[in-house]
Amino acid sequence: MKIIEVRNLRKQYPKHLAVDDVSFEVAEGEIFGILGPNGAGKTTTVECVAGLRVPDGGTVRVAGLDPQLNRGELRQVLGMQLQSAALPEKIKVWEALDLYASFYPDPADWSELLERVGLTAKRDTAFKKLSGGQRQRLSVALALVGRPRVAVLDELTTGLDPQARRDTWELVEQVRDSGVTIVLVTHFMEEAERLCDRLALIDAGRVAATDTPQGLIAQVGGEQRVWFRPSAPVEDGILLALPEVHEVRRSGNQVVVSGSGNLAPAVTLALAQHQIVPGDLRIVQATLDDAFLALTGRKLS
Ligand SMILES: Nc1ncnc2c1ncn2[C@@H]1O[C@H](COP(=O)(O)OP(=O)(O)OP(=O)(O)O)[C@@H](O)[C@H]1O
Repeated sequence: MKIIEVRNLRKQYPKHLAVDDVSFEVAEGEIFGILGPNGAGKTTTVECVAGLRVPDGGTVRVAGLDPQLNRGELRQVLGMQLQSAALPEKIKVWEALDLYASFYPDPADWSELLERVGLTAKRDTAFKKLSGGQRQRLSVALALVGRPRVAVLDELTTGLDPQARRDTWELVEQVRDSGVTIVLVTHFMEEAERLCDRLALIDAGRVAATDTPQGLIAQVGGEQRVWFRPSAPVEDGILLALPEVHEVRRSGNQVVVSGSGNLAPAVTLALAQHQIVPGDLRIVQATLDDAFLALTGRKLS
């Protein structure tokens, strides 16, 4: 079932068309990513979805609600984690949760939420004393305190070290597994690839493509490369005869085979049939970065 529908969304700032005809749908229970470089219009798009900005055109529905006309009801359905947590420095973790809980008629038990985001030991700590990762986990808890059906998480892991980023990814998966639909705004390819069930690639206020991460990579050819050092001379023809292989190149004493589908198994099997062992075998897959470049002419990072 669709829980979010965005059709032909448009948002014009005085000197800049930030969102130009954006359409996408989010299914209930998925992690839907909005991936694009800085300034692509991602935050503006989700702010329109959350009713925080008034669009200049198009329609938005969240669980059937119009964010502009049904603001009160929308707040019960959608929880938004803001890009930079706007909390007073001295507020303690429990006070922030208690305050946010007071906005809702039937809030979640915030001590359970604290446990879930791993901040129970920081209950009495002031916001300013939290690490970057702890602040982000608190912001996730605050987005969930109203028991929303949809949580919008904006640039959740920006500024976090790799360990804190991985911990936050696990938390996002746990939230999804608890039944909450997640809209994840990010400019990290790795994050989108690891977490998102489907995603929209956004560039300059437009959706370049929407699909699963693997589907997006496949859309642009899904080119893979297999590198190896053969134990005996290998003729190009052996490899070029395989339907999976598009090209065979040499780089020093290495053979580089480009192709698609089950490329690596096909190549290793053909080599084995000629008693050739592929030494130092490496498989390089196309990434979302490659897909973004092919679709927009620009690199993500
Ligand atoms: N309130 C505003 N007034 C005028 N221009 C704005 C405003 N907010 C954003 N913009 C501009 O609109 C464009 C899209 O901004 P937006 O924040 O939606 O992009 P983004 O993809 O979320 O990027 P980032 O990851 O950097 O936040 C940018 O060029 C930005 O400078």
